[in-house]
Amino acid sequence: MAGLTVLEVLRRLDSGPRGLLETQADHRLAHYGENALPARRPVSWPARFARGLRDPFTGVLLCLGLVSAAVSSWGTACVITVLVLVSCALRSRAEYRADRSAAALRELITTTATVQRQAGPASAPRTREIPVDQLVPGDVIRLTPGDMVPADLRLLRASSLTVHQAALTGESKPVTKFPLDAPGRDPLADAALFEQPHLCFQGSSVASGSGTAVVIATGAGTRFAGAYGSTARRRGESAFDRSVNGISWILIRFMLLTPPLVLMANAALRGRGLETLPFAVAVAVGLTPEMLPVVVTAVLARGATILARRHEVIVKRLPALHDLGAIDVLCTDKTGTLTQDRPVLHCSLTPDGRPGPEPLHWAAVNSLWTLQLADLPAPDPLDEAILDAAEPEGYEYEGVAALPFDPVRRLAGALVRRPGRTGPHTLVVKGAPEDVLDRCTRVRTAGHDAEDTEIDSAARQRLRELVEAKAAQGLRLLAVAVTELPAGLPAELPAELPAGRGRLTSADEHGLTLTGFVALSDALAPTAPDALTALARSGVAVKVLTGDHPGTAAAVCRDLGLAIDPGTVVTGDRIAELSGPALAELAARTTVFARCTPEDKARVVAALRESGYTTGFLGDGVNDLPALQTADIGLCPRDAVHVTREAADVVLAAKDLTAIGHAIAAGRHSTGNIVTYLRITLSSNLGNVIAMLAAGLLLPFLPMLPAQVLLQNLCFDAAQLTFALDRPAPAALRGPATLRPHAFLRYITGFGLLNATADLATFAILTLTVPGSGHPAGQAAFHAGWFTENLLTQALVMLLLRAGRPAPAPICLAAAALAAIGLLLPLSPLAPALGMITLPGLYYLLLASVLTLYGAGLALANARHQRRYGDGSS
Ligand SMILES: Nc1ncnc2c1ncn2[C@@H]1O[C@H](COP(=O)(O)OP(=O)(O)OP(=O)(O)O)[C@@H](O)[C@H]1O
Repeated sequence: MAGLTVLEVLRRLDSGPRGLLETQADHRLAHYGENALPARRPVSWPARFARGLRDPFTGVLLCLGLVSAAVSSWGTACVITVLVLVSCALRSRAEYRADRSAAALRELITTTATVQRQAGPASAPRTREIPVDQLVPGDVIRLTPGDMVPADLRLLRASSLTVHQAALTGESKPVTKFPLDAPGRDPLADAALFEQPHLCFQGSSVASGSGTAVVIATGAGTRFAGAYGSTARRRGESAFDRSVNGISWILIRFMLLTPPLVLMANAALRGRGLETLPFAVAVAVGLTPEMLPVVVTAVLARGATILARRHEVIVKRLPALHDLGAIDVLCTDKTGTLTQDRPVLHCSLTPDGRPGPEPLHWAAVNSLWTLQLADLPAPDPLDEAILDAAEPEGYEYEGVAALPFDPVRRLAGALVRRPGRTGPHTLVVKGAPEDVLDRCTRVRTAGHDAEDTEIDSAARQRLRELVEAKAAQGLRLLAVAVTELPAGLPAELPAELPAGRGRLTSADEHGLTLTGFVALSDALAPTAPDALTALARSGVAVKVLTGDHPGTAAAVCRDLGLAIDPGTVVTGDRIAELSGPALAELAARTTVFARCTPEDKARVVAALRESGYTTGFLGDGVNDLPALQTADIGLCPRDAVHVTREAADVVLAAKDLTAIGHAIAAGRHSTGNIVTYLRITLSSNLGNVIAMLAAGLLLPFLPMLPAQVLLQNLCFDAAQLTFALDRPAPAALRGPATLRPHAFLRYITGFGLLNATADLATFAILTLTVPGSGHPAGQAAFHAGWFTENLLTQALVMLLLRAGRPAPAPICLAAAALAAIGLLLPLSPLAPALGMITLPGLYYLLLASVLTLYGAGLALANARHQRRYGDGSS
């Protein structure tokens, strides 16, 4: 449809400029389905199950199963298959529940689109907000800054519309879009599809300006869905992915190395051949933390649900909860997060710093007409404050064209004329004082004998000093300037023509006359000072990245209690000059960045990430989008603009900064639980593997039958599911929590060796108490003895290898169940089938002493580790 005229497009879509009838829209929704990306559609159970099979641990288990089947070790192969099926089923269930609760949370923050529809053929079109998934082809929608482009669109009207298409083209700068009636005859029609000026695509978002468009494709029919299929957009590896993948790959290497090592050692020292293979495979399986994905999903889903219920914080992507716990730098914008973004007019000042009405008068004319001329007026709090304070000034003028505010230019322009009068039009520009002053050549003196004079360098310096002085009081200052433009130049030309074709453009904003300033004050967010103090106490450095004046930013930060020296505020110009390590170094040592463009904010965040910080970004405006997407974790308040809410990983339901502290604590809590689970599982598994290897070499028979190894593994796996309900040590909540693969390795090796020592001591007492290991009965008793000891040591590890707090009831119960199985199974009627027999009483007596010593050793070593490293993570 790219080459058709607007009329042809509307006709093909059986729509019109007034929009669809409600009944038409209902039929289309039934026909085309919801406007949702394939990735957002519910996943079927078979697909979910198959996804579980793609996990690397499952892959390794399946390989080991195949090896067992190849050497006809059917028992081992069957147990491995059961293990894989159980872990996939549990994982599918955990993911299903997690997805369901994440979807329920997302429901709370549905993105909407402004659609124009008619109740009946004779009724007037009505504009209303509907969830984006209800849009259908043919719908006429309105676009405003901060909106997601909700489907593929053909523009009908536009006013200075620019869109971010980074997700589609990788281009970070916004591109201009405008309607073309007959694109086939326009030279711009040769541009690549995404560059076509008259088309907007799902996956992009409105940076500035406004527009009206007709939906040409929805859901799976959009270009975005076509290009990205069922995979969601990713911002690269998150802190969570990095740590879990790091640990997984270390383990996988171990697992792959184990069977050949066992085979070689047995062949070299015991002269055994391939008959050891099932045992070697079982040892490798024993090392696998099959339940890792299940426990991780369950822990994160539980954390996210509790966070939403207690603190109204919505985590849209589960791994984001871990990343929240790992945040060590939180960057935030100022307006709307640290301040309330409900500015009120403080004063209207003439260029000589005295109160005077003229600047407010022109500011109000500008605000009114930039809003009125937008396709969908999106009131900006600054404009609202100006209009609230002024008389209805703008109505004595008629708006001709507007250049809406955009955060890169930091200016807004409105071209107005007096109705019924001929003569030149007036261009009224308001914006950041530095940017307006750069475009001013004259200044208007106040009073009855007001006249315009050239600005010389001394006057320019005085104006700058005035701005600095007001900013230092924490006021937000806008400069207001005017100029006359000949009528007929841009006025009668359609505003949607691209730059350079005669419409009002930013190039017209020059040679201005400064009329003065309006100063606005914005109160601090009430919870911000306490929230910032709490964040600092919990080891999170806060950095402020704002588009506002350095003086205003510094004053606000001081009022909030952030320790900064006014000279250390870095501005966007400085950021733009630097790159690589120099920028990283500046970003690390600076607390406040002012006059930042959206791109500057993103570059600071990227530099911090490159220096190894786990960086969160909290923002609410369209100017925060690039930074939000660059950060490890994007946060926004619930009333942020659509696109920001859509891009954020975490949405704070209430505009209360203390919620961030709770969210970070919940992230640390979840990570703490995952860390405890991994420590206990891996050190215990490693201990068993070392002991099995040593015993395999020392004994003339296999220390445990493959089926026994796997059964013990299954019991331990089931018990570990209770770690989702754990409570980490308070120390784990005091600082950023991360999973550090190498620190882990050290930890599990130490405790694994301790575990192996207990196992080897058990071998010694078994050799003493169970004679006749040369015949099957002796071997069965040996196997039973070790099985019992293994489950008892695992129960002990679950209770003792913890950081500080006593284990909660479910973990205690699971440990008790493990101990009961370990003690009772060899005595039960099932024992012979599993190759075990009853043990002599003396063994239990000696085992009790080994376990007491092991428990004491474990508690001592754990306490020493706590003293040394303090935290509950690794
Ligand atoms: N509606 C507007 N009209 C004219 N100028 C504006 C308008 N809104 C903001 N400005 C000017 O542009 C500057 C940058 O605005 P921007 O929205 O990027 O950041 P901010 O709202 O000041 O701060 P933050 O980045 O903390 O949200 C403002 O400091 C102000 O001087």
